Order: sequence, then C-alpha cells, then structure tokens
Amino acid sequence: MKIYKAYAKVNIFLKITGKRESYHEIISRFMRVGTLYDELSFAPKTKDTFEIIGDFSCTIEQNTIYKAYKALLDATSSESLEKLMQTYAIKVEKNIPAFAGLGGGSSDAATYLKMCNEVLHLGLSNNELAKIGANVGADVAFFVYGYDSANVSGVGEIVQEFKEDILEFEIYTPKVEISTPIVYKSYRENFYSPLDGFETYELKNKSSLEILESMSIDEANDLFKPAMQEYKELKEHYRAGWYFSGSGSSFFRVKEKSLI
Ligand SMILES: C[C@](O)(CO)[C@H](O)COP(=O)(O)OP(=O)(O)OC[C@H]1O[C@@H](n2ccc(N)nc2=O)[C@H](O)[C@@H]1O
Ligand SMILES: Nc1ncnc2c1ncn2[C@@H]1O[C@H](COP(=O)(O)OP(=O)(O)OP(=O)(O)O)[C@@H](O)[C@H]1O
Repeated sequence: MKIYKAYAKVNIFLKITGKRESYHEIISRFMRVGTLYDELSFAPKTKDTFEIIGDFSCTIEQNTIYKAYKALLDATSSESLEKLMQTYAIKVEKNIPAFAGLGGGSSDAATYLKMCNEVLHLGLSNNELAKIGANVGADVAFFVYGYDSANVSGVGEIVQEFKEDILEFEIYTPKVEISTPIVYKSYRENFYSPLDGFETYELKNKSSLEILESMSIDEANDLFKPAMQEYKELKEHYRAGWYFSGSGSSFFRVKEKSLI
C-alpha cells in the first residue's frame, strides 16, 4: 500500500504578537525537516473499531488522527469515509518524537486528511482541509499546505509560503515531557511582551539562515524562557549555538554542510 510521509517541522523563530482568548497569536517561520517523518498507510484491520496501528502513549480518542477523522466526518458527512475506516486501519511508523515541539501529532493529522481526500476523491482544497484540521492542532494548517518553508501567523491558521534555500538540521530532543499549554501559560504570566508590527514585518522578510545567524536562542523563540522556567532540567541539555523549536523540548542547529 502507498506510504504517505508526515514530516516534522522546526520553528526558526517564534514570536508572540498578541492574545486571542486562551490562545496566543504568533508569527513564526516553520521549516519542514526533510529527513524526519512518520510513515502513514492504510492497512488491513485487526479489530472492528476505528484502528490505529502504531506506537502511541495516548488513547485512540486523544490521537490526532482520530480527531482528524471526526473533524472530516463532521465537515463532509461522507459515507465513503465511514466505510473506508470500517475496512482499513491506519498504520503509523512513528519516527517523530512526541512532546518534542516538532509538530508530530499535527503532521499526522494533516497527512491523514490528505490521504482520505486523495483516495476518496473528496475534492477538498488545501484551504478547506486546513480549516477542518484547525481544531485538531494549531500546526495542522502548515502541514496541509506542505510548504518547505512558510511564515505562519494568527494562531497557526494563516500560512504564507516563504521561498528560500532549504536547510538541513541536527535535532536533539531531550527526554523532557513538555506541555505546550503550561509553557504558553507561563509566557502569558511571566514574560508577556508582544512584538510590534514593524518588527514582525522585518522578521517575515529575512531568510531563515539570516535569522539564525543574527538572533540568540531566547530572541528567536519567545517560548524558550518560559519553557526553561517551568522545566528546569532543560538547562542541562542546552548547548551554545543551538535553537529551540516550538514549546520544546527539541533543540536544533543547521548542519554544517547546508551552509556551504
Ligand atoms: C508551539 C507550536 O507548536 C508552534 O509551532 C504551536 O503554537 C502549538 O501547537 P500544538 O501543540 O498543536 O497546540 P494545540 O494542541 O493546538 O494547543 C495546545 C494549547 O497550547 C496553547 N496555545 C497553542 C497555540 C497557540 N497559538 N496559542 C496557545 O496558547 C493553548 O493553551 C492550547 O490549548
Ligand atoms: N498522532 C500523534 N502522534 C504523536 N502524539 C500524539 C498523536 N496524537 C496524540 N498524541 C499525543 O499528543 C501529545 C504530544 O503530541 P505531539 O507529538 O504533537 O507533541 P508536540 O511535540 O507537543 O507537538 P508540537 O510541536 O505541536 O508542540 C502526547 O500526549 C501524545 O500522546
């Protein structure tokens, strides 16, 4: 059966620009990590209920793939979608670590939406799929569009392709289970200092390499300081010259060879 790749991302920069109810508005450069992906495919079922075959610590109901199925069913009321999932399981070769700030759950959800759209000929556009996925996870929209690099804003729903050279990354994910809501809450209570319009404009137009060469880890990512405050053990893992992705716990840096 066809294998679909669900790529990881890193946040080259992530700055908060305001609040929207319990969420935060951001401006962030997302870059896809070409060498790190989960592999999704349809597979024969081993039981009668909705089935995800793979190494997950969460329940089916908590799995972003199941949430994406529910959201797609809600949006389309497609009988063929129900039939598809009565006939096949979703098999996931999980390579992207969880609680890592690499968008693994969101990427799986986006890939699942695209797989169903393709095999069932649902004819949904990327805009429609991104809207359907928005309630599953803030990063789903980026993965639906499938850009190598993009400026992402709003609470993740505005995705604008950014044309630039793709970088290769080294990624280090310490075994620290970071909760995204806890990090955002700490940011709001202890570090809230939204970026203004001019600074946002400047950042959106700089290449990822320029950004990484000109900003420190805490300048590039507003969630780094709150993550360090809430998870003190992160300090043992930080090394000079590395950057922080999303709400963590992954650190990354550009591989030497992509600088040549
Ligand atoms: C840190 C990022 O990964 C950046 O790439 C995302 O902003 C977070 O993406 P995510 O883990 O998919 O987040 P979600 O599962 O949608 O949201 C989890 C929780 O994080 C907080 N949250 C998330 C996104 C956002 N723009 N503002 C927030 O305040 C909210 O408390 C929300 O309930
Ligand atoms: N398809 C999925 N893949 C991985 N984790 C999932 C998935 N669905 C639900 N989860 C649960 O979500 C939590 C972490 O999700 P995820 O791997 O997306 O982490 P993350 O690194 O925090 O992502 P982000 O970069 O969006 O912050 C864990 O509780 C995990 O069990």
